[in-house]
Amino acid sequence: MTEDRRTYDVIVLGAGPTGENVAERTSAAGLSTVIVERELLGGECSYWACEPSKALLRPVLARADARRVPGLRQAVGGPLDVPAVLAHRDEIVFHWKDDSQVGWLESVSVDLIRGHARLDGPRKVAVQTPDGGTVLLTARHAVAVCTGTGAAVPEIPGLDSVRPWTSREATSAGRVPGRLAVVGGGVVAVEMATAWQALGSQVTMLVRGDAGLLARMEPFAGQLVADGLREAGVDVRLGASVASLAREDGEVRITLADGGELAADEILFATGRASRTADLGLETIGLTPGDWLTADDTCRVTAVADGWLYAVGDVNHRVLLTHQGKYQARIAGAAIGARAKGERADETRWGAHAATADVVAVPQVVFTDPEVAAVGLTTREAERAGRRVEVVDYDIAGVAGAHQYADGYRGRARLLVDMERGTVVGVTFVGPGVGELLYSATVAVVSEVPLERLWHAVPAFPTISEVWLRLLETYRDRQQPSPS
Ligand SMILES: Cc1cc2nc3c(=O)[nH]c(=O)nc-3n(C[C@H](O)[C@H](O)[C@H](O)COP(=O)(O)OP(=O)(O)OC[C@H]3O[C@@H](n4cnc5c(N)ncnc54)[C@H](O)[C@@H]3O)c2cc1C
Ligand SMILES: NC(=O)c1ccc[n+]([C@@H]2O[C@H](COP(=O)([O-])OP(=O)(O)OC[C@H]3O[C@@H](n4cnc5c(N)ncnc54)[C@H](O)[C@@H]3O)[C@@H](O)[C@H]2O)c1
Repeated sequence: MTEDRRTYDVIVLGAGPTGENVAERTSAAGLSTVIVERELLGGECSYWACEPSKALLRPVLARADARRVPGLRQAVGGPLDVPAVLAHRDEIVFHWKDDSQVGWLESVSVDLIRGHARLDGPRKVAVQTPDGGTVLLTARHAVAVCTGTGAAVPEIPGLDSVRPWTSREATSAGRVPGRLAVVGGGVVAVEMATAWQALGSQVTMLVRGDAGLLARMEPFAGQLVADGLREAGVDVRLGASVASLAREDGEVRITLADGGELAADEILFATGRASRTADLGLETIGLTPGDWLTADDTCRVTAVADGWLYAVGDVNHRVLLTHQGKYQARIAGAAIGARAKGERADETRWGAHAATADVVAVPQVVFTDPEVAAVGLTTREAERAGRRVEVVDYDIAGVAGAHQYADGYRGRARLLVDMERGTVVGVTFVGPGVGELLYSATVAVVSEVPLERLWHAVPAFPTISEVWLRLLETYRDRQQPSPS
């Protein structure tokens, strides 16, 4: 078979949400761009992560909300229509086909090569195509690695014999296991426990250590989510570590470190992510296969000379979220475009080519019942960073909009105010329907609006967003105690 050699201005490795956006931006900057993808255009997010997981969760959360509305509760008392939920999930992921993405890529003038890409020395990439051929690519300006992550599963005796679920099976399964054990207490674990319990599994969560659920967020978030999961029937076991596994008589037998035992039909490992760099030819440019690719604020890989290598999205380990990967992609694409023209990139804080929000204002919604929505610093992070902050808490149930939203609404909000600057540096909301409040908090943190000005941002009555007003009042009253 003959070798195919091609030269482009920019080569993008991986067509997940991040790679697609880098390619679209460099193409828009007038640079010839090719993207290499070994599976499906759209990446993990579209087919085995964000999209299918939210398709499974939407009916669960809508039903939970409806059950809290007097007059509607009785109408939604029954079980979910599981075949309809799974069929809708399949539609959302386009039945694991990427035809529509192929058309989009053509419309933004980006070439596509299907196959496994490996770096082959500076600015060079070798693609092994499905027909056994090789395409050798050379980049005039930049190579952007956007290869994302795969599930990280710990080595446990007997693991292979049980054929564990990872996030891929948890989001694509076509039948509901009778009993599902979920290992981990992070975002994937709580979301998938919420979904599968409502779809009919008896879920048991096995969470190691004593940090509880969602350990990177404000502690009350994990506590309220644990309460919600338990009320839904999930057996949440904290301080439970898996010691060994075996599949016997069709079921998974789990032995815990404390000697306890349990059985399940499937076991899901939701124990974090590993970078997809093990088979990427990193050794040909002096880097170590399997490592995360550390990048600066323009997403340029700091360890590589001459500035031709970029790492964008999950693979740089800055923030493992789709919207943040796409944000980085817009910035990296613009930086590549500017540098290709011989211009200096604007790397100043909040500059056009600096992913400043990655370290100041990362928004995240956890789609559980209750939802969690957070941006900026947590109290613990502020303490660790030596920031002087005032912590303002409010019970969302006290807001008129919450009464309208749900009978017996339960939720909590926390505002972190920077005492030196009088600005908001962190917000966490927990409660039904709070996900849609998060953009307001993100704007407040990113724009560094002084609290005095926030008083003029009037929340509409009667919405849950009136919690902003209550938080400001609580803060004000604490600063100006009423005369005794
Ligand atoms: C269950 C689950 C739910 C999630 N839900 C959310 C959510 O609700 N919101 C959110 O913001 N984030 C969510 N995330 C995180 C989100 O999925 C990731 O942050 C996002 O997919 C990262 O995008 P990416 O483009 O960097 O990588 P990926 O989406 O992983 O895409 C990388 C692409 O590169 C390709 N590739 C890899 N190696 C090669 C190679 N050598 N050659 C060619 N191609 C290659 C892969 O096939 C893949 O298509 C979730 C994650 C999981 C696991
Ligand atoms: N709605 C969303 O925004 C959303 C949804 C799902 C995933 N994600 C992203 O995907 C990424 C991956 O999520 P995740 O939940 O897999 O990772 P995570 O890092 O959030 O949580 C991993 C969990 O597994 C536990 N764990 C790790 N190693 C373990 C071991 N050896 N034994 C037992 N427990 C172990 C950790 O203590 C933690 O509880 C996250 O960074 C998250 O931001 C986002």
